[in-house]
Amino acid sequence: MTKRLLGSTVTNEIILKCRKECEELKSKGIKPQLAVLRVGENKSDISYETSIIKLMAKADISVKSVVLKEDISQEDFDNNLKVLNDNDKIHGILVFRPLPKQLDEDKIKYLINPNKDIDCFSPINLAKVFISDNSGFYPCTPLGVMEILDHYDIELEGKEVVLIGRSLVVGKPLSMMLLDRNATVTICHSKTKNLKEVCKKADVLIAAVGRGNMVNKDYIKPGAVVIDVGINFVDGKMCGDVDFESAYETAGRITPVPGGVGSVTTSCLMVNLIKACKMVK
Ligand SMILES: Nc1nc(=O)c2c([nH]1)NC[C@@H]1CN(c3ccc(C(=O)N[C@@H](CCC(=O)O)C(=O)O)cc3)C=[N+]21
Repeated sequence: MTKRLLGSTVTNEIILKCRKECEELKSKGIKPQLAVLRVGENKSDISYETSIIKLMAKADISVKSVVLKEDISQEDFDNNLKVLNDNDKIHGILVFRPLPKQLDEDKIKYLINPNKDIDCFSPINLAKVFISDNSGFYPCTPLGVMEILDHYDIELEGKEVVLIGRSLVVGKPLSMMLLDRNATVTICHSKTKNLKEVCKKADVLIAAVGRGNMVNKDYIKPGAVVIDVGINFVDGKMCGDVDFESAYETAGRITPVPGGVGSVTTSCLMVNLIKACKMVK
C-alpha cells in the first residue's frame, strides 16, 4: 500500500480514457477545444494555466488562452466572455478565480453559458451538485479529490470525513459529493471551536483553507487519510495547506503538494471538457 497518494497515477488513468474519447469525438467531426480566461498575472492562475496547456497537449486538445489586463472594466470582460459563449468551436470555458475587485463575480457567474461551464462556476451547475443531478459539471477540484479517493479504494461509507474550508469552489460542493457516498461529513471554518479536536476525529481529513502549512500532526488521528487541496506560495515555493513533514508520520496516507490534488484537478477539467463536447447536438 502506498502511503503517498500520488496524483500522477490517477491522472495517467484519466488521460488514457480521455484520449480514447477524444478520438471518437474527432471521428464524429467534433474537435474538442477549451478556452481559458485569465485576468492579470496571478501566480496560482498561471501555475494552473501552465498545467492545463501541458496536459491538454497530451490528448491533442487545443487551448485558447485569453489574457486580459488586470484593470479591465466589467463591460470589456463581459464582452470577452460573450464571444467565447457564442463561439461554436469552443466547448468549454474556464474563468480563473478569484477575479480582481472591480469585476462582479456574482454577475459573471450568471453570464457564462452553463453548457460550457466545465469549472462549475454557474449557479445552475452548482445547484445540480447539491441536488445530486449528474447532468451538469462537477467542480474540478472536488472531482479530483473524489477521483483520488476512488482510485486508491478509500472507503467513504459511514466514515468520519472532516473538511477544513467552506468555499463554493471546494468545501461546500465537495461536502455534498461526500454525502452522496454516505460519509458523515463535518465542515470546519475560521469560526470553528476546538478545530484540532474536531479534525482529530476524522478518518479522512481534507484541507482546503488556502493557508500554507496550517495543518500539522496535532490535527491528525493516527492512520487517517489526509487530502491536501491547498496551493499556496510561501517564500516563492509551492506548498499545501498541510505541513507535509509534520503530518507524514502520523497520517496513514497523504497527498503531496505539488504532485497530489492539483495535478488531478487539471485532468478533471479534461473529463468535463469531453462531457461538454458530448452535449453538443
Ligand atoms: N476557476 C478556477 N478554478 C480553479 O480550479 C483554480 C482557479 N480558478 N484559479 C487558480 C487555482 C489554482 N489551481 C491550480 C490547479 C492545479 C495546479 C497544478 O496542477 N499544480 C501542480 C504543480 C504545477 C507546478 O509545479 O507548477 C501540482 O499540484 O502538482 C495548480 C494550481 C486551480 N485554481
